[in-house]
Amino acid sequence: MENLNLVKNVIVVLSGKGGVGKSTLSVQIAYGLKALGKTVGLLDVDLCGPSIPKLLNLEDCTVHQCDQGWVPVYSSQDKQLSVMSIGFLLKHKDDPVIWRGPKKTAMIKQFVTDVCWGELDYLIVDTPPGTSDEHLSVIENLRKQITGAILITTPQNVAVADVLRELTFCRKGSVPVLGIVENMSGYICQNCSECIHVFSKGGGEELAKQENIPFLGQVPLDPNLAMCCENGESILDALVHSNTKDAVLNVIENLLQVAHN
Ligand SMILES: Nc1ncnc2c1ncn2[C@@H]1O[C@H](COP(=O)(O)OP(=O)(O)OP(=O)(O)O)[C@@H](O)[C@H]1O
Ligand code: SF4
Repeated sequence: MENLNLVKNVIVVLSGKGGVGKSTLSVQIAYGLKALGKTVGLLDVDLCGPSIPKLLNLEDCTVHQCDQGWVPVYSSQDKQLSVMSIGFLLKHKDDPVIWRGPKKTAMIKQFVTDVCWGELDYLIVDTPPGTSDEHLSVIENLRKQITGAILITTPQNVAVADVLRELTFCRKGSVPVLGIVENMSGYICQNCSECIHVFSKGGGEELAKQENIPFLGQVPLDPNLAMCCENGESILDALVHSNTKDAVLNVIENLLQVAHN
């Protein structure tokens, strides 16, 4: 665990359902924390669907070994954002990873113990959807280091019900819940920038109130955010004036209020 000695906060990003924007927000939060002067690590434990390398435009990178373990990939020369994903270990980036539980568990243990993160203010852990072997391994191996979890949901009731399951998982595993983020909360019209609520609104906020946990904010469904991810960019750098950019910043600022060691 020596490789984690200098990591001040570990934040696990969870969602009950797939495709709700967990990886998108993990990346944008990591970029945002970096922009605020923090040193950040991003660990992708979605072993069967690693999307982090693509979202950071680091698809062609590979990790190297040093005496202490693996040297993560850095997103820029200043080394303020370091990244680890199984995507960096695959011979061909489109190779499928078809592993059973024990192999996944061993890989995650290696990710936790063998990556030389160095000094980090925040280590963000992006997980697959649901509560599976990967989540249990993260909790088992990082129990002492985890600051807490953030739960990503969309406003629809089904997604919110899935978050309830994640909440129970956190409580059973004694992982503090730092808050809920409601993603895809309304659609930003590309003609007039008006926010249109296609689905029901405020489910995540309502749930946070009901469960007495912090609500970290809403992020709208915005093609500009999807475009930033396609290009591996931070929305904070890519756009000058945008409600979505302000919404992402608001989530990060709220997160900083609740997660700081
Ligand atoms: N707020 C948003 N605005 C526009 N597009 C978004 C937004 N959030 C996510 N997306 C898009 O939705 C898709 C799914 O997002 P993402 O891969 O981050 O979800 P996920 O929850 O990590 O998925 P998985 O369960 O597969 O890991 C991506 O194409 C992403 O660009
Ligand atoms: S919100 Fe206004 S500008 Fe945008 S599509 Fe609808 S009518 Fe057109």
